[in-house]
Order: sequence, then C-alpha cells, then structure tokens
Amino acid sequence: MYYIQKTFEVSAAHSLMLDYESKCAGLHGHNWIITVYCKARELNSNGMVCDFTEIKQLIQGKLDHRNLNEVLDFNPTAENIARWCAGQIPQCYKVSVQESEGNIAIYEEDNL
Ligand SMILES: Nc1nc2c(c(=O)[nH]1)N=C([C@H](O)[C@H](O)COP(=O)(O)OP(=O)(O)OP(=O)(O)O)CN2
Ligand SMILES: [Zn+2]
Repeated sequence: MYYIQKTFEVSAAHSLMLDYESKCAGLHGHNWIITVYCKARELNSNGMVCDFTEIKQLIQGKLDHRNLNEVLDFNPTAENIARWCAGQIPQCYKVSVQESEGNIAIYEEDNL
C-alpha cells in the first residue's frame, strides 16, 4: 500500500448554525490547516497515489477566501468540512482540519 499526505491552508469565513447561543454564530474567519491523507494499492500511470497539486486545487480552490456558508450546503463545522474534503478525492481515507491552535477535527473512513 502507498500512502501520501498533503497539508495546506484555507483562509475563509463562516458562521455556525447552532441550537445554543455562541459567538460562532456570527460571521468570522479562520486560517484552517487541512491535511488530506490518501492511499492506493497501485500507483497511477504517473507513479502517484494522486497529485499533491490536484488535492490542493480540489479543496483550496473551492474554499479559499470564500464565505463557506455560501459555497457549502451544510453547517460548516470543522467536522463537516473534514468529511466534505474526504469526499472530493477518491483515494482519501482521512482528513484533519485544524481550526485554531487547540481545535482540530478528524474525519476517517470506517472500514469495519
Ligand atoms: N466541535 C466543534 N466545536 C466548535 C467548532 C467546530 O467546528 N467543531 N467551531 C467553532 C467555531 O468555529 C469557533 O469559531 C471556534 O472559536 P475559537 O475561538 O477558535 O475556539 P474557542 O472558542 O475554543 O476559543 P479559544 O481560543 O480556544 O479560547 C466552535 N466550536
Ligand atoms: Zn469558526
């Protein structure tokens, strides 16, 4: 099995839809640090699991410098963003989304 991981930053705004009062319901921004983990049994014709550049384009290209509430059709929590990122790349099995220094969400496919 081959494994790769790609880390990049997304600077964007969001507001959260919550059923309790929170500062996070107001529009605000983060510099999310996103790490995408991919794997493949065989390399493609270019000798890659998938192209680092393409991974970044598929996610950062859609989210960077945007209002996430306008480009995503779900509540843009770090957990939901991580799951959405995983869905953009067929070889992806895990995504980590770091919202701030102490706040990290991880989505990982359950193969059980
Ligand atoms: N489980 C989650 N909890 C929270 C999420 C989330 O995505 N998943 N998101 C937020 C908000 O995005 C909020 O903006 C985070 O605010 P931040 O100031 O970064 O975090 P804290 O409130 O913990 O502040 P400290 O700086 O650590 O005091 C909130 N929760
Ligand atoms: Zn936030």
